[in-house]
Amino acid sequence: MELVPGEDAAALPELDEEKLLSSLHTRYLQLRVYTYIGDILIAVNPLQELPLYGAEVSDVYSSRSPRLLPPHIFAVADRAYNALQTASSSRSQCVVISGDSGAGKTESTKLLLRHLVRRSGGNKQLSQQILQVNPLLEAFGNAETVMNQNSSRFGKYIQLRFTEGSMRGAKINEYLLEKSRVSHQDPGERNFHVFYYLLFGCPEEEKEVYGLLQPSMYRYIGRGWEETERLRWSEGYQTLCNALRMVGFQNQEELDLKVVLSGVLSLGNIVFEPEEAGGVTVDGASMGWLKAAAGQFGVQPDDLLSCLICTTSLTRGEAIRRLHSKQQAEDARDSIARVVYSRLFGWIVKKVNDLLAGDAVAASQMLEIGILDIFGFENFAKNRFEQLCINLANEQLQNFFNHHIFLMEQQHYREEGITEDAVIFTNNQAILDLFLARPWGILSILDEQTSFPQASDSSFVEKLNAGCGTNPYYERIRGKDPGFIVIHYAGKVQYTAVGFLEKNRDTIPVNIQNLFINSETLLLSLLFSASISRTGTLMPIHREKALMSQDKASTRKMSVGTQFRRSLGVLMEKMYAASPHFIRCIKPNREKQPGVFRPDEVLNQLRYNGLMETLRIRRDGFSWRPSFQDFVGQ
Ligand SMILES: Nc1ncnc2c1ncn2[C@@H]1O[C@H](COP(=O)(O)OP(=O)(O)OP(=O)(O)O)[C@@H](O)[C@H]1O
Repeated sequence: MELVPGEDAAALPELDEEKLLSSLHTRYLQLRVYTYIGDILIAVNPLQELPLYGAEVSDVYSSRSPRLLPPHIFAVADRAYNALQTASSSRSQCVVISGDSGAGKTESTKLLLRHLVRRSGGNKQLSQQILQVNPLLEAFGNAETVMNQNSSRFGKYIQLRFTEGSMRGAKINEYLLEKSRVSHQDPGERNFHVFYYLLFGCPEEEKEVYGLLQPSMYRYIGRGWEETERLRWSEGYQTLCNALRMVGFQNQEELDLKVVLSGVLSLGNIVFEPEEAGGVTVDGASMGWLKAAAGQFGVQPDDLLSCLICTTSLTRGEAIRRLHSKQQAEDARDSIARVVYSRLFGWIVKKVNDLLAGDAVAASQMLEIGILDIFGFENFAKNRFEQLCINLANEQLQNFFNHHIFLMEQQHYREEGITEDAVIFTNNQAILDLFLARPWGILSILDEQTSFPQASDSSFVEKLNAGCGTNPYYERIRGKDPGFIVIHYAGKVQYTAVGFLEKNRDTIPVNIQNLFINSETLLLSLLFSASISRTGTLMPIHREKALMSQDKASTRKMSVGTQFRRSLGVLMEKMYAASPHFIRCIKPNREKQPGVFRPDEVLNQLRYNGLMETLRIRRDGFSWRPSFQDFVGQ
C-alpha cells in the first residue's frame, strides 16, 4: 500500500494497525521511503547510509526519476517553506521532530536544515555557517549513551528567519544541557564527545600547550576504547577545529576554550584525604593535578584549594568559613567542573547566535521556520532530576500534538455541526498539571523544599506523597532511596529523588564565582561575569558590574526547575503562534541494527506517540482537506 501526501486519503479508510505496520515494514525494507498518516510524517530510522538518505540534496533534485522523490523529510521542509511563501497563510511555521532517544531526530533535523538552506538561496556565507554549526554543537552537547552513539544531551529549537523566501538569519535556543555527565557517566556511557576529541585528536605539541597528558590518566572520561573509536575521535577533532574557525572563533578564544576544557579534566583527578585537625586536604599524590587545574583555570592553587575544602559565606559583611567533609569536597570539585562546562556551552551557543543573527533589528518582522529537536522520552534503570525535566518536555510536546490533531479536530466538527463523539484520544493534560500545578504540582513542591535549608530529598518525597498521593498519575514507592513514580503518556517511570534538591538549587558558591571572575584566563572571567537569564540563557556582562551585583545575584537566583518551566513556556508560545508540521521518528529495533524491523517495538511507539489514535481520527473524520482554492480549482 502506497501512502503519499495528498494521495493518502484514498488509502486511509482501509488502514488498521496491522496494515499500517505492514506498510511501514515494506516501505522501510524494500522501498526505503517514509510513510505519512494524514500530514504527519512517520520516519522509521534506517540506521545505515541508504543511497537516498545519504544522497546530497542536489542528487535528489537533479534526478528526473519520481522514485527518487518519495515522501521524505524533504517533503516536510518543502511544505513549511512553501507555506511561508503563500501570502494568504503568512504565518511562521514550526517542524516538531519527536521520538525516543536514537529514533533519528537529530539526523532528520540535519536533513531539514540542508534542504531549507538549499531551497532558500540568499546569503551563501550564512548558509554555510548554519550547516557548520552542527558539528560544533554536537561536539559539546552530544555523547554516547546506551541508546545512541551520538545522543543529543540538550534540546534545541532552531529558528530560521526569512524575507521573501531568502534566509536572513538564524537563532538557536538550547535547553537543559545534561551537565551531570561531565563528572559522572552510567555504565556503558561516555562523557561529552569534545573531551575524547581533544585527548585523541590533538597533536602532541598542542597537548603540551594545553597541559594534557595520556587519556587513560583522566578519571572523568572513563576507561577502555577501541581503535575504531580512537580514529573516529581523532577525525572529530579536525572537524571541531574547522567548525570553530568557520564559525568565527578567534585564535585566543580557541586556545582558552581548549585550556579550560583541559582544566576540567585535571580538576576531576583531585583526590581528598581527611586532616587530623578536622576538615580535608588534597591528597599528596594529586597535588600535581591541583596545580595543573589552577594553571589551566588561570588562578592560584591555594585559592582553588580553599574553594574545594571549605565554603565561605558572607553574613552582615563578615566572612564565615565552614570546613568541608571529604564528600563535600568531592561534590565541590564536581560541581565546579559541571558549572565551568555548562557555561562554556552557553557561551558557544551565544557566539553562534551572534554570528547567525543577520539583521537582528528586523528579526521580529520576519517569518520563521522553527525546527524543534528535543531529547526523546527517557526511562532508564535509574531516572534522576534530568530525566524528570526531559520527560516533562515530552509531555508538553505530546500536549501540543494533541492540541493540533485532536482538539482542533473537535473544533472543526463543532463548526460544521457534527457530533464530536468520534474524537476520542488520550489527553495528557492531567499529567502536565501534576508537574506544573501551583501549589501542589511536582515542580512547585520541589521549589518550596529547595528554598528550605533543612529540607532533604526524603522530606521532598514526603511532601510529594502528601500533595500528589491521590493523583491517578502518581504512585508512591517504598525503598532504600526516596523516590516516586509518574505514569507518563509513554509509560511508567520510577524516579530516584536523590540529588533533586541540590540539582534544582544549582547554586555556585560565592567564593568560586569570585575566584573565576578574577581569573587570568579571559574566557573564564567572562563566563563567570555573565548573568543567567530567567530562561537559563548565558548573558555576558562586565566584570566590575558582575562583582558588584554578586551577592544580590546569588540570593535572587531562580531554581533550575523554574528556569526550565519558563523556557518551555516561551518555546510553547512560539510554537502555538506558528503552523506546525510533525515528524514522528520511530526506532525499528533496540539493538541499533539496520534492516531489523521489530513490529512489537514499532507498534508500541506508534501507540504511545498517539499515532494510532491519529490514524483512527483521520480515517473516521475528514481525511481529505483541500484548501478552498484547490477545491474551486478542481
Ligand atoms: N536518516 C538516517 N539515515 C541513516 N542513519 C540514520 C538516519 N537517522 C538516524 N540514523 C542513525 O541513527 C542514529 C541515531 O539517530 P539520531 O542521533 O538522529 O537520534 P535522536 O533521535 O536524535 O536521538 P537522541 O534523542 O538520543 O539525541 C544516528 O547516529 C545514525 O546512526
